[in-house]
Amino acid sequence: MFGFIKKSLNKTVDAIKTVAPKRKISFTKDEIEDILLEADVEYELVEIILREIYQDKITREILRSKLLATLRYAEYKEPQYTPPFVELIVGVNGAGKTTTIAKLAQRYKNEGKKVILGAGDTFRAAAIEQLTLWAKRLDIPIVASKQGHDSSAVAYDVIDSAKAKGFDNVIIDTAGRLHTQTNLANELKKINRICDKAHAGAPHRTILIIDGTQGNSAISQAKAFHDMIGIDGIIITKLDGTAKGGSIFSIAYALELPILFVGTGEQPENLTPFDKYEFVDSLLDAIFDQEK
Ligand SMILES: Nc1nc2c(ncn2[C@@H]2O[C@H](COP(=O)(O)OP(=O)(O)OP(=O)(O)O)[C@@H](O)[C@H]2O)c(=O)[nH]1
Repeated sequence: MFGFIKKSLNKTVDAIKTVAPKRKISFTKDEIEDILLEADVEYELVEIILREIYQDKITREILRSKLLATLRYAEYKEPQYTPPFVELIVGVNGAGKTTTIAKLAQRYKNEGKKVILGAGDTFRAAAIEQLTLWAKRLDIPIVASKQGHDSSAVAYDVIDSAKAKGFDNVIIDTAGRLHTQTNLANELKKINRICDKAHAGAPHRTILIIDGTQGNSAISQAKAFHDMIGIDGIIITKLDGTAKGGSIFSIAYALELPILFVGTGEQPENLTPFDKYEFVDSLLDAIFDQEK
């Protein structure tokens, strides 16, 4: 597993190199400010980090503790639950929801779990088709209805079926967009209610998928989803395709939510658990020279 996060930060490291081409033992505050901004850490958070540093020369250890502190919410604790474990996947269209559902399903399957999918984005025919294709490819059952049908009915049916057949994991897709934001909020709330009705305590985890290439601009959108239904954790997709890896700090800090996984490629196996130490150390390795 080790090394996937580091590899997927290549573009972010390249961006850092444009302002800090040479690794050094220490940097001034101005230099660190440039580096963090270049990696797409949000300006306000950069100010907060620097405000709390009193030394003129910032060493790796100093910056490391500050960066890790911004990720203090990044750890996830699994709730108590009665199987099946039901997950609701939310996020705007194009964020990588479908691919990420496939990756999660593959991951659970590899762990020996029985997985079933629910095609809950009934707003778009393409969403149902794509998820169905992935289900076939991964040899995983799926509950799907026709476009325009009630998405909460899909949620109910897939949970009901999972309970009857002894499945371990249920992963439910949801719409990323409806005619209005209020419609979307109402639909997501309804799915939430129906999940609980089908299986008390469900959904056990609501995951927001964020397109990593959007960087900080995803924060306000993420807050809107959090306000709508309450998010338990985040998956950042396409980390390998972006120079904005530093936005993970601002996203985790602003939303006070755990980062569960990061997407590190297009294949089903390219989903890596977020390890905040590997993440921070990979960035620091690109900035700092070893102390002699
Ligand atoms: N490089 C890379 N590409 C990814 C990753 N995750 C998703 N993608 C690609 O991003 C594109 C969009 O992903 P989809 O899953 O189809 O998008 P979408 O989110 O399904 O759209 P919705 O279902 O509407 O949310 C696809 O080409 C995926 O292969 C990732 O971690 N790395």
